[in-house]
Amino acid sequence: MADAVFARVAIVGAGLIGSSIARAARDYGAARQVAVLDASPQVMDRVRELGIADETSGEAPQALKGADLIIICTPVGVCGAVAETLAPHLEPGAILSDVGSVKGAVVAQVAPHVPEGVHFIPAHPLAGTEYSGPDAGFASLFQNRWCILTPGEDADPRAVARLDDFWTRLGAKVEAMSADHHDKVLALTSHLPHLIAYNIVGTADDFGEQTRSEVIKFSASGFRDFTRIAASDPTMWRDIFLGNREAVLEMLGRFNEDLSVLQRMIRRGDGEGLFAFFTRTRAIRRSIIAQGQDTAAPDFGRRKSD
Ligand SMILES: NC(=O)C1=CN([C@@H]2O[C@H](COP(=O)(O)OP(=O)(O)OC[C@H]3O[C@@H](n4cnc5c(N)ncnc54)[C@H](O)[C@@H]3O)[C@@H](O)[C@H]2O)C=CC1
Ligand SMILES: O=C(O)C(=O)Cc1ccc(O)cc1
Repeated sequence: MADAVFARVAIVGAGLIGSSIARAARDYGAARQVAVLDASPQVMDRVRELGIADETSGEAPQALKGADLIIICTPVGVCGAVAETLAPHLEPGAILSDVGSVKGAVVAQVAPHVPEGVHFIPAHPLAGTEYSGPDAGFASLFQNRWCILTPGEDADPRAVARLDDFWTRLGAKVEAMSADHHDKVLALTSHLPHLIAYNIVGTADDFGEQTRSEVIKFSASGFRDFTRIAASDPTMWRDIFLGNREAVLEMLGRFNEDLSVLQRMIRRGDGEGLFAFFTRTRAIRRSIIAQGQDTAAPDFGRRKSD
């Protein structure tokens, strides 16, 4: 196997994403050592039982000693506080990164705490499931998935290239863009779909007992897919919507306008308009498949038990 990209990676927050990185870094030889730090003693116990890390003292000074890559894998709302706690233990030349689903808010929170000589390079792997915690993680999570890096304009290109190598070793396809652009794109492609799923499942839940049980009983694949997304972690998604408020509200405004157009077509019996609209959206799906970007979509994140 090729040389490891990093000597020691320290993962802070060992849930779905952190524990997947820990497993993958070892399985694919991306780091010689893996240290894990989590605020929850239960999570630390579970990490020890699972045997997915070399350093599990649960203390920052030990975990960060000799770490040349530190990745914050907590909900985005606490990234700033976490960075502040880690700061005194970060070694010069180390790369500090994260995996938050929102980038602008993370940069604003974390950047003020990054010591001189430490490279801060935010990242976001576009891979996950509706499950949380260290038991939900798996090494192949990032295979053939995008990982977006959002380095600042003055970031050291060598540090960016090393982080790119790390994610590539984990199986990801890496692309860089500005944090602002990331947040706009993800507001539409990830955050808005989650909001729609939370909303439609909430609407079904507001029906009376009889209708609600029939919704569950007869739930066809469309609604069932929404319930999977709406089962995603409440803390994580609260933080995402509050962290990407502006872009999400902008996309929601556009969405509502387009929905009103569809509503009017239905009210007016405009079959031609509906047909033209659905033909346009079908073409988008087909072009995604033609580009080979639908690698695992049919059962994205599902377990056999689902
Ligand atoms: N779940 C998903 O599908 C994806 C999540 N992300 C991002 O990854 C991050 C983590 O998400 P998950 O792994 O799904 O969450 P998770 O809930 O599975 O894990 C988060 C972990 O952080 C720990 N934690 C919380 N506060 C902490 C603190 N102050 N110090 C140390 N540890 C702390 C928790 O104990 C927990 O073990 C989030 O920022 C999320 O936006 C990114 C891509 C996909
Ligand atoms: O489970 C799903 O369908 C997801 O969309 C997972 C996911 C959640 C959050 C992210 O920032 C990236 C991926």
